Amino acid sequence: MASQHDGNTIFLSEQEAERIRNTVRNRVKECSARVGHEREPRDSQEAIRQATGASLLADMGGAPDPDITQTNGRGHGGTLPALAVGQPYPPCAISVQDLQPMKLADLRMDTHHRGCKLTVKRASPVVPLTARSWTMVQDPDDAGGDIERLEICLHKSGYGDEDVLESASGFVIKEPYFTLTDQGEATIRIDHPSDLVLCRKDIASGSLAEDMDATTAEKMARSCKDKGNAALAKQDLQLAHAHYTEGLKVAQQKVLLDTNADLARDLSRNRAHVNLLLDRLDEAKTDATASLIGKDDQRSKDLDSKAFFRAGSAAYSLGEYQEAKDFFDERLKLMPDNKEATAFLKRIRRRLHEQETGSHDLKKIRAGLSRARPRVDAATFTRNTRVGESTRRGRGLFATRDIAAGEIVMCEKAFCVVWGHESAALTAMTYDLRDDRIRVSPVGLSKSIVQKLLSNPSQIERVMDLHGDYQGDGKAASSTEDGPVVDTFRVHDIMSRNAFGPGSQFGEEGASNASTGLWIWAAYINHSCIANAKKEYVGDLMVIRATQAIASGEEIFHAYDESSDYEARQKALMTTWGFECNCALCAVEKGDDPAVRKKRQELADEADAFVAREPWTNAKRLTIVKAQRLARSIDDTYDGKRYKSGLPRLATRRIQEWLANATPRR
Ligand SMILES: C[S@@+](CC[C@H](N)C(=O)[O-])C[C@H]1O[C@@H](n2cnc3c(N)ncnc32)[C@H](O)[C@@H]1O
Repeated sequence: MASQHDGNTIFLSEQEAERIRNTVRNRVKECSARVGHEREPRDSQEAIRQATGASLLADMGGAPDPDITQTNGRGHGGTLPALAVGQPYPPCAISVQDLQPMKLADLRMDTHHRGCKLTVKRASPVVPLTARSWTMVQDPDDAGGDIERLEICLHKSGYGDEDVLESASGFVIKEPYFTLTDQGEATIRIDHPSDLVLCRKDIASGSLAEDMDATTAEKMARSCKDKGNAALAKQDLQLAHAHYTEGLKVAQQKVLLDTNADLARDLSRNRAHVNLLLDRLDEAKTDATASLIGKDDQRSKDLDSKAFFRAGSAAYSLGEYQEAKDFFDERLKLMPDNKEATAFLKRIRRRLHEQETGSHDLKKIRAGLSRARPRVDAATFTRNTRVGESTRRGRGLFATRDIAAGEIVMCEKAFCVVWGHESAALTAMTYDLRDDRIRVSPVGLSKSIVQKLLSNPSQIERVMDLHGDYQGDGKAASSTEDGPVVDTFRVHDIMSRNAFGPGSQFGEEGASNASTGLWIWAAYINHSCIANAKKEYVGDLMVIRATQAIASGEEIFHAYDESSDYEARQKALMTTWGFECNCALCAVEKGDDPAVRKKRQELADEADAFVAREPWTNAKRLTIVKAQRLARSIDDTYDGKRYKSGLPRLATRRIQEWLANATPRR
């Protein structure tokens, strides 16, 4: 992840880094020694007592969190969770009904119980920690008997901030993974949210008896609809969605479709509304279109116009502006005087124009942004570019026409962005077992991406197509009868190699709560230290502008890391992005005498301090002379024969910018 505020570095003492490494390595060692061993039963009363105590402490803000590690750094409070990554395993790709039931007693140590499902009920309060939550669970029919720990890592909350373990009284765990915590305690562990199916007590199962008559079915479906409406009135969106879904299962049975098909339409229309509020846009669109009646009477027209509004709004939020326009055109046909539909169509036309031409009114967009509204209402513009193969760099982005210096190459609204001031922001120190590296990782972004994909499966393929070290099963997207399946390890690796930082546009942030986002199209742009394009951000809109003329067919590059310090730059490119840059500038810089490179960096640091200290407006002549002298000294460290024209002298950049702006005092 490249960030715009590299000054806010987090430091981990060698001791603390070693402690993290040892904890993880010990766990791995212990796990491999116990693979397949029988599980040791727990004392249920003691287990519940322990969980209740820890939960109470957590409520008071004082639960000991074993993940937390001590860090130092500018603009940073001092603690972050430390998480191990790099032992990926795929999520379950089988529907609950096709898995074999098992009991807690059947669990084996450090084993993925493939092909099995475990149905459990919650037996204790939930202990919410920073990066994970845990609780005690029992077999549902075994009151007071066998008990085990269940924890969910990172993806511990679903929609909003509600804890997933808190939101249900029972769970079906698909292909349970029974392992050890870092502290050596046995636990069932959930890494992929799609492996956990929630059973809410307040939802009646909609399974229909074979011989159910239409009257009974209608009564059941109506009751679900009423309960859904009541939950919606109380803003319990998840519950409303669950009731409508149960109602739909009944209403879509042939016996009821033959006698009262309107009930299924009503339930779909209502669920479309809830889906819009839950940002489940795919289903909102499908539900809204499924609810269309298509008759000429006024009531049907009113209902259909509502459905077109819901389908159009979902399409708009998905960035499918042409489809949104089609839906709103239909709405306007049914309600020709509807002012809101006319206004929405105007807005859609503006997006279509932006998408076509890239002529965004950036000034106006910027003016509409605030801390409370940090996301732009703007279309993505990619017409000038295409994805192609880039020699030794995987895929890259190429110009499809000549682009002049200063012109916009592309504009993209973030697929997902987490701002530092939002509750979803979570930074962790991750220790990757694959390359033995500890990194500062914006894990809150991976979590948000996973959530967005689970809510909008139509987007899974686009994200999974991005470059990442771990490929999982290599499939683009999969789902079961229980819903979409998302491999969280794959998303984490994709995020690590493709996320960027839009900077602190909305107030203070440090490295521990840096804003981060994923821009899918821009993620195909490769790095070069001698880039031909530069990125800037307007809220979550990434704007890539040509810094020099780019000919049609040429590859587009921006600099992932702009440090003038050759060693620091190479280290960042290797640690964060996993490659060694061999652009023409790096090739020349690599050949520099290390003593000259060191001297140059010292001067560059001096120049940075000068720039930070001295305002260029109304600068004294003497100050300007000093800046010129500093620029010359840096310049002198570059051997003119080797640094031919065209090769940037990165260390002089900031002081040269200062000089270009400086106006002498009159
Ligand atoms: C944001 S992605 C860029 C698109 C990527 N090349 C692809 O095939 O999807 C970043 C990854 O591209 C590769 N990459 C980018 N710039 C590179 C360069 N200058 N040299 C080698 N690999 C590069 C690295 O693997 C890096 O982790």
